[in-house]
This record gives sequence, structure tokens and C-alpha cells, in this order.
Amino acid sequence: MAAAHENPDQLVTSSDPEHPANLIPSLCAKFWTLGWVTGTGGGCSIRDDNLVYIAPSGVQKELMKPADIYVLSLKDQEPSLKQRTYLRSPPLYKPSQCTPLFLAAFTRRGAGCCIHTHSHWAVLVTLLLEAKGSSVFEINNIEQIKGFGKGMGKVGNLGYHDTLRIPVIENTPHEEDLTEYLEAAMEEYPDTYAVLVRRHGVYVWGDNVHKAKTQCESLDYLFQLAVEMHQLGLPWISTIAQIGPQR
Ligand SMILES: CSC[C@@H](O)[C@@H](O)C(=O)COP(=O)(O)O
Ligand SMILES: [Zn+2]
Repeated sequence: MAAAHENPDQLVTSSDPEHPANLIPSLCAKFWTLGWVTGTGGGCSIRDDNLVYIAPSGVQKELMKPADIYVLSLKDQEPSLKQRTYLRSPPLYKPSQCTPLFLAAFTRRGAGCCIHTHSHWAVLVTLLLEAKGSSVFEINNIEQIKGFGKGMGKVGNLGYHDTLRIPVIENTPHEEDLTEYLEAAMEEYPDTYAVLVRRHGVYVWGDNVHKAKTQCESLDYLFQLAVEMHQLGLPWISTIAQIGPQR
């Protein structure tokens, strides 16, 4: 078989549905049905050891094909340079504007997958928090909180009585300019697996594709619940420290 540098297309050619070049298009097609990646917004990137797989920019994310996927080597990137080098670049496209944000999740959190959605629920939550002058989404005493890990490098998931906290950063005119604020939020909230972007959406990551996807689903569920609780006049944060039978 030819080496990747001789035939870069082999990096995105596989009959395995779990191969990142196959998974990104199939996941994005599912995410589109949830309203997460409509109108070319949002996306997904996967890291397999040192290789990072990235979608093109400005394309209908639900119609992508494996041949549209970019591949880069993480260790060969020069951190101080904004210019990135790719092992494989499909013709006619540019790499996703979300690339530096995805790379932040891979390099700073060791994530294996990062998902960016433009979900209505995520945007609505940031608007409700804006009205309260808040830059953090907090929710507790809801079973779905148990869908989240305690933090990178920590064993186990949050418990029912734990409070889930997701920081909110302000939107910027250009996606890549969000990177420094996303990285600052990661520093301030070292256990978080997600960062909300005001009036824009959310970035969610996980150790692997399964964890990134299920955490993104759990979060979207909680965002929707929070918006609907607000509509019913119910608070997201219970003032009673622990609801339910005490041991
Ligand atoms: C509807 S345009 C949205 C983009 O500006 C951006 O926010 C986004 O999420 C997708 O960027 P892309 O470069 O197409 O991967
Ligand atoms: Zn976006």
C-alpha cells in the first residue's frame, strides 16, 4: 500500500463505518435532523491518535462525503502559527472555520471528538442567561446530569445531586477569534466538557466519539428542559440543596 504522503486519499478511504472519514459525514447527517447543523452551521471533528479529521467550511454538513474530509497531523502543527499544514486537503474547499476550536479540545483536553452545534436550545439558553447578566449555565437535581463525566482525567460521572456548570463566552465576528476565549473558559472551568457561545451555539467534546455524542445529547436535553422550565416559571437551580430521599 502507498504511504499517506504518496496517496493522501487513502487517509479517508475505508470500508469501516467507524473510520473518522466515514463517521463525520454520518454523524453530521444525524445532527442535521436534530437542527444542530442546519444551513452549513456547526460541525464535528474527530482525533484518532495523532491524526485529526476535519470537515470543509461552508458546505451542507449533512451532505458531506468522506472524500470531502481534511486530515492533519497534530504533532506537526506549529502552535505559534495560525497557518496549518494538512496531510490531505480536498480540492475546491477550505477547512472548517471551527478548526482552531476543535484543536483546542484535542490539545488542551486530550479529547477524541469535538462537536459544534447551532441548536436553538443552546442559543435560547445563552439569551436567557444574557437577560440575567450571567456567563455560566448551572443546573442540578435532574437525572440527565449523570450523562456527564466529572472531568478529563477524573473517574466516573456527575451524580444526581451535583451541579453541572457550562461557561458562556461572547460571540465574535469570526469563528476563529473565539479560540482564545474558549481556551480561557477551559482554564477557568477545568472540568467542563462544553462551552456555550452567546447567540451562536455550543462546543462539546469527549474522550471519544461515543462520549462527545452522548454528552452533546444530554446537554441539548438539559438546555431544552431549562428553557421550558423558564417558560413555566420554574428555576433551573434548586434552592433546596438535595431533592429526594436522604440517606
Ligand atoms: C451559518 S455560517 C456558520 C459559521 O460561521 C460557523 O459558525 C460554523 O459553525 C460553521 O463553520 P464552517 O466553516 O462552515 O465549518
Ligand atoms: Zn458556529
